[in-house]
Amino acid sequence: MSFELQATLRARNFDMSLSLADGQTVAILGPNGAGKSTLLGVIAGLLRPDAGSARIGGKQLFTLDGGTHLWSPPHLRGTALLAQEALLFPHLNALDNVAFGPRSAGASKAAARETAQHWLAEVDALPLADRKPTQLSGGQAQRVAVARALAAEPELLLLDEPMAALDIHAAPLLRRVLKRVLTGRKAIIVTHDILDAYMLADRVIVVEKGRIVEEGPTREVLERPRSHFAAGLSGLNLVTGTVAPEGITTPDGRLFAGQHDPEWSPVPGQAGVAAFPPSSVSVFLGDVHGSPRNSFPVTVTDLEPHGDQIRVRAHAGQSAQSLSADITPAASADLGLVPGLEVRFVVKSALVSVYPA
Ligand SMILES: Nc1ncnc2c1ncn2[C@@H]1O[C@H](COP(=O)(O)OP(=O)(O)OP(=O)(O)O)[C@@H](O)[C@H]1O
Repeated sequence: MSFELQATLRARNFDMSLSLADGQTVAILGPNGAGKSTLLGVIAGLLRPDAGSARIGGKQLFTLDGGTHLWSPPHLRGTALLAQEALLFPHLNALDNVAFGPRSAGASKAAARETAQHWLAEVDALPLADRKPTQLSGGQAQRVAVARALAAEPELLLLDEPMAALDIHAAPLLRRVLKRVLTGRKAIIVTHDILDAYMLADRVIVVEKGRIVEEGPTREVLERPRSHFAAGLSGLNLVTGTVAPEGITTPDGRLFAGQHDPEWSPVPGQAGVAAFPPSSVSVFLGDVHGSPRNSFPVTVTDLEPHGDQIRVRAHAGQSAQSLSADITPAASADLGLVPGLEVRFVVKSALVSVYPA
């Protein structure tokens, strides 16, 4: 049973359409305020859009178009929402927290407890069954919350940054648990972490300003990003423009040379992007003679350690596009780099991938 949604919520400048095939997990990525939580709220029935409709298979979650208005309440939608905080019932132990859903759905006390034990085992939390929420660490509580969500047998699981409130030791364990339980399950996970997208999602949707700006299979979106946001997550520089025979032409008329995808027959004038890693960029103080073509002036905005390198962030041209170069600390010191300094970035065209926007 696939999931389909179209919804508009004017007060939040939100307008999205998306669908999800059976067994598919999709990661929603986007900057703060892009509408990720709004999307989950609309699906879960916590926020009412102005117009639109959503259904899971034959079951209508809401229809707000035309004359027939249907609005199914949250507990009848077949969705379960897992938030950043576990939000367990404080007076119940872990087992009874998980048994609550099946019990409310009419299961006998014994059957509900059996279901709860099954799901606690699935999230590696069976030994925690007797503990009250105050006796659980953040990571343990979140695993119990996952079990509680799954015990309600949702047709669509909604996860709003489930790892965000956990420390770096607890997050990997929860991520492994989620990988196991999300396999073959319809789920939408909001995350800021590219690792979640790679590990958990078949598809990625990038949202900005209440709209979907990019979507596709996880690797395709993250390795060949078309939006600046996805490129930033993947640590790639992105230059946008129109396709030219040897690369792309930027809006200020410069040719940016790169390698076209061999399977792609570009049409000159078509919108295209050039992506390249910061490691392919060299930094020079003055003009570079006999250089490759991808040499342009930039203004350094920021310097920060990046592994054993220095990441030099800079603005290019009037478009104020942000680009990065990774160079050694010694090179950075020799060049005397400081924010505000004008330098040249030189990019090896052999390391620039050009593909359609
Ligand atoms: N309770 C609210 N009332 C009114 N507007 C809101 C409310 N919550 C969010 N918004 C607005 O709706 C838009 C989308 O916000 P939303 O919280 O969905 O973004 P997000 O992508 O989840 O952001 P973040 O990554 O910061 O959680 C933003 O413009 C935000 O200011």
